[in-house]
Amino acid sequence: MTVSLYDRLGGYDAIALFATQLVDQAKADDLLGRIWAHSGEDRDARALQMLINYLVRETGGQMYYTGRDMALAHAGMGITDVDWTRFLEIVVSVAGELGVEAQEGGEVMAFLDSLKSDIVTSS
Ligand code: HEM
Repeated sequence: MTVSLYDRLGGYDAIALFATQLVDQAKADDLLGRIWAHSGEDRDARALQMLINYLVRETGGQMYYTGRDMALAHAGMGITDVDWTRFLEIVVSVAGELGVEAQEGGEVMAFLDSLKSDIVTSS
């Protein structure tokens, strides 16, 4: 039987920790921080939970995602190619800190890459 990426990453808690650290670092980043400059705590808390739920669902966990699709969720944010590269650097760094294995890390990166054209809308 094939073990889902969700299970191989360590399940809900591991994905929640990954998402929390990723968003914390992106918000604190000199380049990316501008995107969150004027959003409030509750908005950010909701968006983080949506990110966790989305990643759980997409990796094969038991979750009903109630958020928006990636194009709608990020429309108008002005996310550029340079932002995307920086965001993925943070993904790699957090995955490394959390001890994500090369196989699973590669699958996560391939999945994120498939979303790029929906999220990067500015040049
Ligand atoms: C592969 C990468 C990404 C994934 C999987 C992802 C996923 C998500 C999800 C699931 C949501 C919640 C949607 C909803 O509220 O209905 C969201 C919201 C958000 N994302 Fe992303 N995102 C990605 C990349 C980025 C990048 C690169 C940035 C900025 C540099 C970003 C900034 C935001 C912000 C600010 C929100 C909150 C929107 C709001 O408050 O309504 N995201 N993202």
